[in-house]
Amino acid sequence: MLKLRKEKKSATRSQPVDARVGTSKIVVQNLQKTYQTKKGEVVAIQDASAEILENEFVCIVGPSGCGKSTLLRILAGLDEATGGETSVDDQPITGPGADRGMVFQTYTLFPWLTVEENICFGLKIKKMPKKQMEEIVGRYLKVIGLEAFRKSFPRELSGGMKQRVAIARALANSPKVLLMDEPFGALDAQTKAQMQLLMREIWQVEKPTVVFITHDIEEAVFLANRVYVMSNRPSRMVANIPILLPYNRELNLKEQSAFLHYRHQITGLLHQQTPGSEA
Ligand SMILES: Nc1ncnc2c1ncn2[C@@H]1O[C@H](COP(=O)(O)OP(=O)(O)OP(=O)(O)O)[C@@H](O)[C@H]1O
Repeated sequence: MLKLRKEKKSATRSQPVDARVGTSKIVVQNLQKTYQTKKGEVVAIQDASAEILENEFVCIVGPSGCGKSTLLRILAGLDEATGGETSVDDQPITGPGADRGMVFQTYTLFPWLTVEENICFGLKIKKMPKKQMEEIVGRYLKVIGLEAFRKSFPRELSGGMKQRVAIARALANSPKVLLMDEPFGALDAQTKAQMQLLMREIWQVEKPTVVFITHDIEEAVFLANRVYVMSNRPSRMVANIPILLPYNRELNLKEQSAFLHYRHQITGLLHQQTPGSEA
């Protein structure tokens, strides 16, 4: 599965981490989102601001219901903010765009298409020449380690395999930004750890700007260059923590003291969030 590791390891082994390199890719300024419901208004996000740099891997954690998915949907252009501003490359977000790929927690593959047809779905829509399309699909099947399953249908795959295909489908379109909403939330612990490793490696090679939502603090610290912590609803960002851990990450990093330090720091920040608090 992890074919990328061997190819890239020597090139990146001694690279240091720099959580703030490059220019702003995504800017969220005083974002506000209020839903109108039968029971009245629900202020999902009160005032959230964030700046995500080009090629950064940013994770967003926060208490359940604090508006993480809402924020991601607004960045994807699937939902509209009720206040504030959001932009990608200085262009206001006004709707979905090919520059942003999405991966959700629930499996969103087309059940009637094979693995390779799912991966090249977006490329077909773009009318990409067949040869180029085959090259891209072949490359991503290799990256996700599912070459032997190219003709399989989603129903024949495990949850982890389906998520690997969903990630490959998103990456095949070469999005500059990858928006991921708890993509490994439904996986068992072992598959989840393998997916984290794969995701980090894919990022090191492809370098998309990633915004990754998760409940799992350990996952956030393992994957990210920076972690944003959101408060309880009505929410805002309460912390923005650069994760200065090695560039190449192995699973045993999770047991090391620097890793545990970040984990405890973020856990502490989340525990400070009492229901209804704006702290
Ligand atoms: N379409 C909607 N209509 C009304 N309220 C909504 C809608 N979508 C979300 N909400 C409310 O907005 C708040 C934030 O929801 P959201 O799903 O963004 O939170 P979350 O942080 O992603 O939660 P979780 O971690 O549990 O997935 C919640 O109170 C939710 O009930």
